[in-house]
Amino acid sequence: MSSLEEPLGLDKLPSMSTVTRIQRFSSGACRPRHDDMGMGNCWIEGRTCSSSNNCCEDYEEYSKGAYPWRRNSGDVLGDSLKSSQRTLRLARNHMVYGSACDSWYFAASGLPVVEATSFVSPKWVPQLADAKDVMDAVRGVEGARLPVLTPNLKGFEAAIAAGAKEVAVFASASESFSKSNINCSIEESLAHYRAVTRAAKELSIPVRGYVSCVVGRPVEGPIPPAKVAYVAKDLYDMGCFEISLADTIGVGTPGTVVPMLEAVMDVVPVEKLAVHFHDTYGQSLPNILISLQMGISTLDSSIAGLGGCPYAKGASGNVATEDVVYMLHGLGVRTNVDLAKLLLAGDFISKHLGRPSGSKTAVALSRITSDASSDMNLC
Ligand SMILES: CC(C)(COP(=O)([O-])OP(=O)([O-])OC[C@H]1O[C@@H](n2cnc3c(N)ncnc32)[C@H](O)[C@@H]1OP(=O)([O-])[O-])[C@@H](O)C(=O)NCCC(=O)NCCSC(=O)C[C@@](C)(O)CC(=O)[O-]
Repeated sequence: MSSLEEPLGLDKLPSMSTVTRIQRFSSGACRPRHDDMGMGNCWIEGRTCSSSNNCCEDYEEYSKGAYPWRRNSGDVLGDSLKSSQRTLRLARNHMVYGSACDSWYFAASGLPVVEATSFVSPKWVPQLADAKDVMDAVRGVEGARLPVLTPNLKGFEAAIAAGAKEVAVFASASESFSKSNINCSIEESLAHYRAVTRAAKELSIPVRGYVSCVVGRPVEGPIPPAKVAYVAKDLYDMGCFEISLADTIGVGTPGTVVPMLEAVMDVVPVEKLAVHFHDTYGQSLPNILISLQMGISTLDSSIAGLGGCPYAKGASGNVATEDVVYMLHGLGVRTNVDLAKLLLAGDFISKHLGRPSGSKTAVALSRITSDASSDMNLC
């Protein structure tokens, strides 16, 4: 049924062809200005460089030239995403093994989109055989869209019969992943999805498109950005309203994510793109930050960092929603998400599954809370 995969070894990591450009972000000569470090301010500030080194001028030039989307050099995200000027469309909370209860919690915390379940073959993924029951249970959830994954027309029809109002199809930029995940080639999958988008159009059902393995894959190694762009454009052209670019095994770094995004942005409007990072190598937040800088404003994440994919063995779950929200609020981006409620949701599901939260923010804040309560007990 599937191939068993291991995460990429160091020798197979994608090449860092853009590393020289990215290095400028990390140059120690660009120091944060103290009064620029609070909420809503940014610390990549070329003009306030305290060093005689000219890296900041390079950065300035680089921002305007190689990064035309950075309209304001003094703003880490650019004006378009600055606090209160625009609400970021955070976050599609991707829950591969979600439950009805999770959906209630997430919707209550202000997340605009919660992926509810998947109408896939129960022979392939027995854990998702209860998709219809989940849909019955979330019927009354208000305030969030609840899309479901559909790998083919059969899944689409079952989803609609169960009351789904939005669906998502999932293609891949890797032939081997396409084969192990959905048992067909990339071209065959696109043909299936054309049938799904046609059927969906007749019912006015919005379809989201995923592209998996946008950076690398153990079997093929690095995935060429042009291949990702090809699949993304095809999904967009067939009618997907949004394309989510997924680093399924979590090997991407800003060095490999930037050229991939550049290639896709050449063929799909940036406002139609989302990013979906798995945190296998701890690179999700830098990858999200660079994606925001490039103008992407829809982020996929997963409460408590849960999830993963049965056909990407060894890869960890998505970046934790709590950590993304914490970073965005630190950047001064308004998300409409209530972090406290999100933490409750993460705590609930982690306890329910009997595993520690994969969110660093949740762990840190729970430590502070328990330290504070033991201090009070001592008093
Ligand atoms: C695509 C298939 C169905 C092809 O599976 P197949 O075996 O090639 O399908 P088939 O058309 O030959 O049908 C085989 C049997 O499955 C049934 N069947 C066929 N389709 C369905 C359906 N939709 N729902 C329920 N049943 C279905 C069909 O009726 C038949 O039943 P039988 O006649 O033997 O009793 C299978 O490979 C499959 O279900 N794969 C899904 C695997 C999966 O869920 N993967 C994780 C999804 S998340 C993801 O991919 C990545 C993402 C989105 O998270 C982003 C990232 O990359 O990080």
